[in-house]
Amino acid sequence: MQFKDKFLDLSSPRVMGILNVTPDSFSDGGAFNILDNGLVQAELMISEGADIIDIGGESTRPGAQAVSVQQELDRVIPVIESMYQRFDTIISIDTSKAKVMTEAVNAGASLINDVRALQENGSLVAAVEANVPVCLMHMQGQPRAMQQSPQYDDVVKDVMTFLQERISVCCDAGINADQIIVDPGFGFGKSLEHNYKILANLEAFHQLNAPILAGMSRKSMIGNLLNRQIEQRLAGNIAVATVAAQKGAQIIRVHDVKETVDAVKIINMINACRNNNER
Ligand SMILES: Nc1nc2[nH]c(SCC(=O)O)nc2c(=O)[nH]1
Repeated sequence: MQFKDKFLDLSSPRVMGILNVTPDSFSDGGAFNILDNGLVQAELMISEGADIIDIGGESTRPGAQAVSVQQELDRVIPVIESMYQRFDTIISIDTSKAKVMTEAVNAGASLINDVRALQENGSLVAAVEANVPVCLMHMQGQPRAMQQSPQYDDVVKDVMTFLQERISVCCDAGINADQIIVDPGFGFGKSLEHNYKILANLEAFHQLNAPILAGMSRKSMIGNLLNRQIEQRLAGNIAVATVAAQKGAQIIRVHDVKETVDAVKIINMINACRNNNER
């Protein structure tokens, strides 16, 4: 897939490193420290094998408070500008706000990652004008209340239908189909069972004829099942990432880059051996 002047081969799973630049994401939370710490973290993830760095200035965890456009811009733009100058990596902007999309791409981002699938005011037009790949993710409700009582007739079918509709709307608006990535949105308005039903059937999403992005790292689908605190979820993170990669997810969005890159190398070896047998 072409990300401005960078081509990323999605024929095998790629690792996207998560860089949250929200005050609560770094213990010392000051503005300079966010930039400084952000660049240190980005450099580490790149050195560990991340092909994409996903930068988010608004926490979308369940119950999260909304953030103003200016607050989000103040957090993410300095980091994107510095990263663009220093690193040769694909920069993704995790936002739902049109202005943040536009400014982030102008500053050097080459992937728009929107957990609201370009439904917010002006975001679809902003994405069309930015002319970079977009990730469309499914969310039921909004972060503040999405986990209270998520309901589906059939979660796989319902999420698939939503993503197909968003793909059609985006293509009609002028986004090239080959610039669209889809994401079922683990943890965004889903119960524990909903999340694992989606993961168990992740290969079904290939019917959408778009690369699949899977983001499960450190989420409650791991913590609640294993009864593990956030910093104790590495085994679970790797288990779900491995399953997603084996089911053909092209981009795996994680905190633990080094460990996930190792797991993906094993999946690639298995797939290579399987393909050899089939020749
Ligand atoms: N595409 C995509 N973007 C995301 N941004 C977040 S923020 C919440 C967290 O990392 O816990 N999750 C996701 C995800 O699953 N997919």
